[in-house]
Amino acid sequence: MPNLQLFAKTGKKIIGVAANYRTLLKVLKRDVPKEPGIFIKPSTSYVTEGERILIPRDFSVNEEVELGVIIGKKAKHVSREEAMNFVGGYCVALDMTATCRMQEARSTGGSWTLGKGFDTATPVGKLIPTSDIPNPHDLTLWCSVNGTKRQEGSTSDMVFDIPTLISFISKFMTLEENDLILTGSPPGMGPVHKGDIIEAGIRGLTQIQFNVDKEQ
Ligand SMILES: O=C([O-])CC(=O)C(=O)O
Ligand SMILES: [Mg+2]
Repeated sequence: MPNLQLFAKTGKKIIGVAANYRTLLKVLKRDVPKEPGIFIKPSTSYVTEGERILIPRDFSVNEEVELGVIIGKKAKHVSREEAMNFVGGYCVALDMTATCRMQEARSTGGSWTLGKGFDTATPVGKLIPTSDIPNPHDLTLWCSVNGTKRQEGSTSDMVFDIPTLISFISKFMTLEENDLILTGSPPGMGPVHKGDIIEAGIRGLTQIQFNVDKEQ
């Protein structure tokens, strides 16, 4: 088994889940979806601690704090019951999102690819072993920008839990070792700007910090 600590350097896929928190759906005044909304971010969007988030010129970008699930071994047509055996670890992640592109994509039915997939759109922390998280559905995610709290939510608020996500995705796409599933964001996300410091974490477990810069 390759070193899962290097999940962000191995070029595997990143799968995002859209609007997976009941509290977020309430804020957005949207119905609970019937199946998970899945999108892909390229592995070139990874940044690890010590690297900065670089907002592309003319982009407006929001932060979204999320629980990342790192796949431990190849998964295809996995049932809900066996899905947790395919989890290799967890991480705290930011699903950086270019709201300018998303608004356009939503109104025209266009693609989310640039809005979710630009370089530095996936900052991640270190792998957390599964033994450190006996229950991933009872974690508090939080995020602050320049010391002001923006986001806080419990993973118990997810519409589709981790076994459901793994089972659903693996019906259509082979999940491979070191793939990352971003399980969705609690509400409170907002714009970030050059010079901002984003801190985020899983309460009592781990914390990350990223500086924001903007392309000249
Ligand atoms: O940004 C969005 O519209 C969807 C998303 O990734 C989330 O809810 O976490
Ligand atoms: Mg997200």
